Amino acid sequence: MLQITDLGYQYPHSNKPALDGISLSARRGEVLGLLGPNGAGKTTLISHLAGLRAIQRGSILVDGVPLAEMRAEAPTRIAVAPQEYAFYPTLSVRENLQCFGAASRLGSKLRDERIAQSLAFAQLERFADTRAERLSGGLKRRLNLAIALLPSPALVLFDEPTVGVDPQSRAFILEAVKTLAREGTAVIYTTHYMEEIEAIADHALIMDHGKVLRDGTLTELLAEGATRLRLIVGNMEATAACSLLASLGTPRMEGEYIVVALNPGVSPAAAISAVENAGACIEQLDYGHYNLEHLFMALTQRSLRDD
Ligand SMILES: Nc1ncnc2c1ncn2[C@@H]1O[C@H](COP(=O)(O)OP(=O)(O)OP(=O)(O)O)[C@@H](O)[C@H]1O
Repeated sequence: MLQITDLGYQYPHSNKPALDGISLSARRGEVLGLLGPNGAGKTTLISHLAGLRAIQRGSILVDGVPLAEMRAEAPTRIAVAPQEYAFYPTLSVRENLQCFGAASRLGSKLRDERIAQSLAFAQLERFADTRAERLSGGLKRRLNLAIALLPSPALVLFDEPTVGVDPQSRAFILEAVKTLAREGTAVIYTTHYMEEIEAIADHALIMDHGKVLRDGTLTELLAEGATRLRLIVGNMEATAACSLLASLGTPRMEGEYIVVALNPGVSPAAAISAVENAGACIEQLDYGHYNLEHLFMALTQRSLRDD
C-alpha cells in the first residue's frame, strides 16, 4: 500500500540528515511498529507522510502513485493521529467531529454516518455533548483517534498515542488500533513502549540516526536476537573474558554480568567451554532469547526511554 524508498531529509542549517535513506513498506491489514529513541527521525518521517515536508531525496508511493499526487487527489486517504491534542477545546466532541467532517469534504449524509461510526469506534458516545477540554487525558486521545478515522482513511499514522494516558484508555487504544488493522486499514504506529509493539505490531522497524537498523516481522526480529548468555566469571578479569567472547558473539557488561549475544550457530556450550578452557570458572550463568528491548539496545546502544 505504502512504499518508501531511500527517503532522505536534512533540515536547513543542520549539519546531518534527519532521514538518511529510509526504506519501508506498510500493508493493508497490518500494523507496522516504528521504534526509535529521541531524535531517531520518526516525527520527520511522519511529517513527510502527513504532507508537511517536500521530499528532498527518494520516493514515497501510495498504491504506486507518488504521495504528492495522491494527496492532491484524495487528501484524506492518509490520516495522522498526532501526539498533541488536535481538536477545538471549547467545542463538544460531536461539534469537533462535525467541524472536521466538514473540513474533510464529506457530504452531509455520509458525514453523519461517519460521525456515528467514529464515536462508536472510539466509544465516545456518552461524551458526545461534553466539551473537549473537559475530557480526561485518555478520552482526549480517543477524540484524536475518532477525528483521524472520520474520513475512513486507508492509512493511519499514530504518533505515540498512549503517552500520558491511564492504563484503561491505553488498553482501549491498543485494541482499537488492532481492530482497525484487522478491518483492512494500514497502520503505522510509533511508540517508545516496546511492549506495545510486541502486543500489536505485525512488522516492526527499528530506526536511529535517520536510518533503518532492522525491519522484519516481529517473529523474525525476536528470533534474530540469537541466544543471549548472561554470566559471571571467576579467575579472570571481566574485560579479558569479554575479549575472549568477542570471537563468539557481541559481549558487553551489564552490572557485574557479562551479557553476550551469541553469533548465529554458536551454542551456549561452546561459549562456556571457551571460557573454561582459558582457565576461568563460571560462577553464575543463565541464557535465553532476546526480547525486543534487548535487540533494540544491542542495535542502538541506547534505551528507548532514556530521555
Ligand atoms: N526543525 C528542525 N530543525 C533542525 N533539526 C531538526 C528539526 N526537527 C528535528 N530536527 C533534528 O532531526 C533529527 C530527527 O528528529 P525527529 O524529531 O524526527 O526525531 P524523533 O524520532 O521523532 O524524536 P522524538 O522521539 O524525540 O520525537 C534530530 O537530530 C533532530 O534534532
